[in-house]
Amino acid sequence: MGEREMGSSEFSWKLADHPKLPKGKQVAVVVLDGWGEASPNEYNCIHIADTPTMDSLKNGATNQWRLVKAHGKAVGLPTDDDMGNSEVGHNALGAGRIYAQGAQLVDLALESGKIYEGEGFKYIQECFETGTLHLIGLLSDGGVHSRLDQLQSLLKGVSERGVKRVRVHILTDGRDVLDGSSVGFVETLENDLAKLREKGIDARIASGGGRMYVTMDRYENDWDVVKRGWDAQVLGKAPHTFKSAIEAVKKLRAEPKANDQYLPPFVIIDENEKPVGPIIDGDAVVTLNFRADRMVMIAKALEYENFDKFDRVRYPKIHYAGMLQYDGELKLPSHYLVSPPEIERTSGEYLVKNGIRTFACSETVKFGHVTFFWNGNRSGYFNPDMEEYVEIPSDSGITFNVKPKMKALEIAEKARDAILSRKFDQVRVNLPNGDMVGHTGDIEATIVACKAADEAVKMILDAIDQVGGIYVVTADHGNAEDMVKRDKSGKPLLDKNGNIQILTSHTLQPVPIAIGGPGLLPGVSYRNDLPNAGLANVAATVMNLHGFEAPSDYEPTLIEVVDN
Ligand SMILES: O=C(O)[C@H](O)COP(=O)(O)O
Ligand SMILES: [Mn+2]
Ligand SMILES: [Mn+2]
Repeated sequence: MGEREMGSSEFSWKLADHPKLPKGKQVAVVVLDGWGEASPNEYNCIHIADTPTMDSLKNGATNQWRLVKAHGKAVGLPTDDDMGNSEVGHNALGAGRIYAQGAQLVDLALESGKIYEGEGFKYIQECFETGTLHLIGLLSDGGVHSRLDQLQSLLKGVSERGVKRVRVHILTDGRDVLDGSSVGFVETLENDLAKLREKGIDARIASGGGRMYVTMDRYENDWDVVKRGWDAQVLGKAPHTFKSAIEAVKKLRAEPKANDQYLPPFVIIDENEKPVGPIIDGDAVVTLNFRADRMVMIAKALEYENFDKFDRVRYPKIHYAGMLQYDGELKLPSHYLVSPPEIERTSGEYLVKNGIRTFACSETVKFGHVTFFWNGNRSGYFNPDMEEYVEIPSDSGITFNVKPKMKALEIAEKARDAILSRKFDQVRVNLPNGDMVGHTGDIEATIVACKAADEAVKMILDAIDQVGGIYVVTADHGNAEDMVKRDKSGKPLLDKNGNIQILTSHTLQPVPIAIGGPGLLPGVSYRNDLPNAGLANVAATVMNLHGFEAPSDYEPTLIEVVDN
């Protein structure tokens, strides 16, 4: 009944007091990014790494450590074959409920055809007669930011609704899918486009590049990434030109150390050496990704008349729509094909409105995860007098296997200082190492990364010890705990040269959640009636630890208080 006053149907932000748990304890909430639980073996970097702090939590009180689901339907993804990811993981952690997420909302809109009835589609359709439709997005079946089958379905849909000319600007993946898979995805897309051409539609791939080097930066870490994409997609300029995208991807991948994530930008040219598809006045543009974080920057470049992040050289008058609206607070972009999940009444907002002073911190590459995603894809503070969000600048222009410790120590120091200052009731951090280094596929570096994250956890737990507080240590999805692609029986898969296939992506594994600290009332333990609990059960748990009952529509708390 927390959200409603007794005897009144008026909505109220006031949370009911927890009948047993006290208020006033400082709570540290630590999210280890990409830290799942898997059987111990040589590809489990968390197991191999020296992680005494996390080991002691696991081997401590059995009723204060457990696993929760972090993938598939438990976090609002279409199927249980979908690995977890930061967006859906942090949404679930912060919102305390399971929302059908972007991937699924787009599926439903395409299946029902509703996508073609919305305002966003009508807006881009206005350009079909005389302009070109440009589709920009991540080309893979990873299902984290986008999905190839959704692009295929959209291509079919627009071809039946009057499109004359289509240009696809591809971003190769290798991060949510195996490195090297880009070639197959480009071949599939080329086949589809050839079929459209048979139907009289002028459809081609116009440009491309690797997702981590072209277009898909996030949280303004490095605008050069977006500029490289702009130059290729809009201006038709890139250091490499090719006659076909298959040739482009194959040749660029043949360079030493090349990989899908970091392919340089390229432009496809015609027999007169002219780019086949720059974006010009009168064209329509759709950014295909449903996930927000890596689309916000390009959306700003495409949408904002006034823009000073880089020199756009030419700013075409286009009709631009996102697959989804990426930022509800900024209303960015203003046109979109599918409405995003309406994540409201998040735990962060409730807690702030109930007097919980909140501190959140990570480094740039994950800063929006503990703020924007945690708060239901909402940027900014709920109440700036009650909250402080600190961003530690990430290294930019490097792959994180080069500096696997990243800013873990600096994040932990900020959290420690925030705890010891006693100015905050909740201190929340994301430690990126397991995930960001795990994505590089570099096993040695990922081991170093996991150790660094463990040391950061220790520093935060020590501070909680000093102030008599409570800790909650969990993760958003798996990554570093399994670095090899496996067959159905779990055996590592080999490539044609007999080498193991490195897994750069997330996993389907559950994640740990540990609670404890001197402020935790004796008698608090995990319930045993929620064996299938997931990340969405964490919000109610944290609210309880702050001394509140969670709203009645939240997923149930993981804990109970057993009277001794
Ligand atoms: O965007 C990325 O880096 C990956 O696709 C997913 O990683 P994340 O969900 O941990 O951010
Ligand atoms: Mn993550
Ligand atoms: Mn990740």
